[in-house]
Amino acid sequence: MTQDTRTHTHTELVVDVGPVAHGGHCVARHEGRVVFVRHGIPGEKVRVRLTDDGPSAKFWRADVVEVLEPSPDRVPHFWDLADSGRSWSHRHPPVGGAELGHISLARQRSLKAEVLAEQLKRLAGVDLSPTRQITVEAVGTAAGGHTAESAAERTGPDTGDGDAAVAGLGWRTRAAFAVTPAGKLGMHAHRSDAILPVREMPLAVDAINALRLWDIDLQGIDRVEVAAPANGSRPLVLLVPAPGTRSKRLSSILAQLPDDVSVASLHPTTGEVLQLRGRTYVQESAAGHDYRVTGDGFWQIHRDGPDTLVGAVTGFLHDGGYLAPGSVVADLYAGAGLFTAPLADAVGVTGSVLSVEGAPGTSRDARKNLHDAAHVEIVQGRVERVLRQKPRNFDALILDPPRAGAGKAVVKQLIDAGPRAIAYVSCDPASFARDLGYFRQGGWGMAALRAFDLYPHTHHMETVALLTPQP
Ligand SMILES: C[S@@+](CC[C@H](N)C(=O)[O-])C[C@H]1O[C@@H](n2cnc3c(N)ncnc32)[C@H](O)[C@@H]1O
Repeated sequence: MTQDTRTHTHTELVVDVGPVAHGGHCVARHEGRVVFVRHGIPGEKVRVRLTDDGPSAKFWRADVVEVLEPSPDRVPHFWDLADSGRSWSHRHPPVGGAELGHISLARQRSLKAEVLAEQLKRLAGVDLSPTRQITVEAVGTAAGGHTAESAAERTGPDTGDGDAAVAGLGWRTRAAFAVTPAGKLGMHAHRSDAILPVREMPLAVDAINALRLWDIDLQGIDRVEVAAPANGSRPLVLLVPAPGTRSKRLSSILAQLPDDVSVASLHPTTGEVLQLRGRTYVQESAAGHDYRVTGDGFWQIHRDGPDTLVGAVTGFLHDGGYLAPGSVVADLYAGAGLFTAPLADAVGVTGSVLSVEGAPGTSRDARKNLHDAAHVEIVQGRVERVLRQKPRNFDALILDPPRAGAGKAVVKQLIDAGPRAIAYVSCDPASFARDLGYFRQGGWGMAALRAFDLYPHTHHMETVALLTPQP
């Protein structure tokens, strides 16, 4: 019999907030036990509410409900629903997705840099501190969909960056919502089944907020996903109906949505994207290329993410002499082909690009997006299988796995494939550091690293590393 150690006594304690840890919380201690505290800043004294405090649990979790000694980097949270103090005063946890909104953007980035450095040291045995400091670079010069004025109002005058244009709002071109039992647009409270009604998504581009999905009766729908391309092209609303929802209900929702928006439904079990109105895909652009991305297919969320990452990856490979006309390269975990298209340009018709994507719908998109490039081979399948079937003498590989990383077996396969260099794109510093450790065991090392704040106000970040065999 297993013992459920997760209980919520909601006891309150006063703690000193210690160092930041991976996952969006800081470490505090109470009577020798570790407490992972969300919504604090290292150095603060805070009152917390225990949210996960089983008596035999190795550690507890807690949310800040009152700040007794604030950090100079604390700012008013821009979003009531995600603000821990205000949420708990209404007796519920905050929604996830803006868990660092109480910290100046500059300090958010320095905390992310600390997390990255710590993960590299602990999991990969790489200590960069003696030679250089890791910086997490700010991305984008505009506040995204929000006007500078509205961004300034939301964050107050001092964001730590001194400029409303980098207030870190309005960058999400993708947003996913739950639906409340009353049929209203909602979001899950953090680590809770409770769904709270939402009337704005400040991190999303204006095109998403302009849909005013909160005014719509969404009864019969389990989830709503919205994609609004940064290039201003037609957004797509993807409805995920609850089992048994009738088509009449979907028609009624369709009638409430603006005419110039595509609407589709996602079959909850088959994952099939069914057209309700307009297209079943959105038209994205990056680095001088256009891409179609179907339904819930993967695309970098930050409006400036695609260009930023293409620039970093091709910059590393080009500057190192691994990417030139005639090069043989592969784009692994390729999605709709974000990196495949610029790689195809760089290697030219005398070179070749192998592009591997696992999800069938997204791979079909990649095939359409690259249909006129004869030197590109699009393969749908798992990276581990395709690498076995298509051995080549690669000059370079791009690796952009999902959050879980590539893993030991794939890293071994990549090393065995014998490329001269690998550009590793990662959205998780822990799985990246773990994989880097495997590369180091195989005689490889990290030649260069950049980190980007592609998820402002959340604890997430994106890294791009250049890996090469060590002499
Ligand atoms: C982080 S996304 C990157 C996509 C693309 N590089 C981009 O930036 O738009 C990871 C992609 O890997 C795909 N994927 C996940 N596991 C895979 C596997 N074992 N083999 C191939 N593709 C996989 C996912 O479907 C997803 O499209």
